[in-house]
Amino acid sequence: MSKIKIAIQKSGRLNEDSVQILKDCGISIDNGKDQLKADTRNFPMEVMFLRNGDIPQYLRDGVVDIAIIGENVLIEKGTDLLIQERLNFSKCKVSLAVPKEFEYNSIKDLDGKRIATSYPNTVNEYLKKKGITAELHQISGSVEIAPNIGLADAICDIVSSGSTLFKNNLKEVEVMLTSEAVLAVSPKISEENKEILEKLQFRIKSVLKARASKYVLLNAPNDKIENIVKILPGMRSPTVLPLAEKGWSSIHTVVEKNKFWDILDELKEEGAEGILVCPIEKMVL
Ligand SMILES: Nc1ncnc2c1ncn2[C@@H]1O[C@H](COP(=O)(O)OP(=O)(O)OP(=O)(O)O)[C@@H](O)[C@H]1O
Ligand SMILES: O=P(O)(O)OC[C@H]1O[C@H](OP(=O)(O)OP(=O)(O)O)[C@H](O)[C@@H]1O
Ligand SMILES: [Mg+2]
Repeated sequence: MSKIKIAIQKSGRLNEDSVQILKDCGISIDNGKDQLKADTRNFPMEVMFLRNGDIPQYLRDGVVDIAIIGENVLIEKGTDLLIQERLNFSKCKVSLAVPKEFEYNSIKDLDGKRIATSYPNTVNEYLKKKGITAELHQISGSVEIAPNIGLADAICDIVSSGSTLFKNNLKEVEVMLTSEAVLAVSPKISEENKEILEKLQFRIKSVLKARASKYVLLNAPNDKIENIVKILPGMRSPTVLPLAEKGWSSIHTVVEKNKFWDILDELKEEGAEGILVCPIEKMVL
């Protein structure tokens, strides 16, 4: 039977969450320490542990069928590759930054300047659109140090919390793109492996939906049920079950995780009591 080959990052920012999402899909990886290729249990899949930056070429060549990769890397060197699913982790920006004392008004202030980056194609594309030319210095890491050692006037790198910029006396001046981990696909994937991909994608969607939702249970007096149901944005309509105590019911529903705190006060005002919020493991709609 055919196996789908997936590439995930060997070590770094994406590794742990990539292994976790596969695990949440019921796929556990049989690997020993430092093993670069591993089989999986319960799913026809082989896992390759690779450098994130090398993955676009492996996808293009069909060495792997699919990969979990930072969208920013695809934008830099894999615009020809297809994104199958956005995975909602490793969210970051790719931004231009300059020293704090640089009087920055617009992108024109970077005309003719030196920019250090690990993302030359992304920067060139952006500058071209803005009609600016700059001298690029390509370095593969610790980019934020470049202005402090006289290597560049500005940098382009990944920004998440902004703390690396802050610690290196830099300020973000342009957000060129936003990124998250994505599932990308090789143009050379076989029909057989496409079917396996469909099964995997179905599982991933259920995991992502569950991660974004909470199961809410609460008790309410029967005369308040109608008002409370109006507040709850459930999957279809909430489940209402009678409690042993006369005149009271238990209401169960699924709520989007980031909406729960907004409706909590309204629920309490309507007389909801004993509110429980539980995680959901999988959600199949
Ligand atoms: N601070 C951050 N916050 C959130 N996501 C990040 C952050 N830094 C990097 N990422 C995301 O994780 C990806 C991998 O980053 P990481 O620094 O681990 O590896 P890398 O050095 O870019 O790649 P390689 O695996 O080729 O060594 C990046 O391409 C980006 O999508
Ligand atoms: O805005 P922040 O939250 O500070 O995150 C941004 C930093 O994180 C990444 O570096 P990483 O720690 O992955 O080190 P690296 O340069 O070795 O890749 C990125 O290259 C930035 O330097
Ligand atoms: Mg990094």
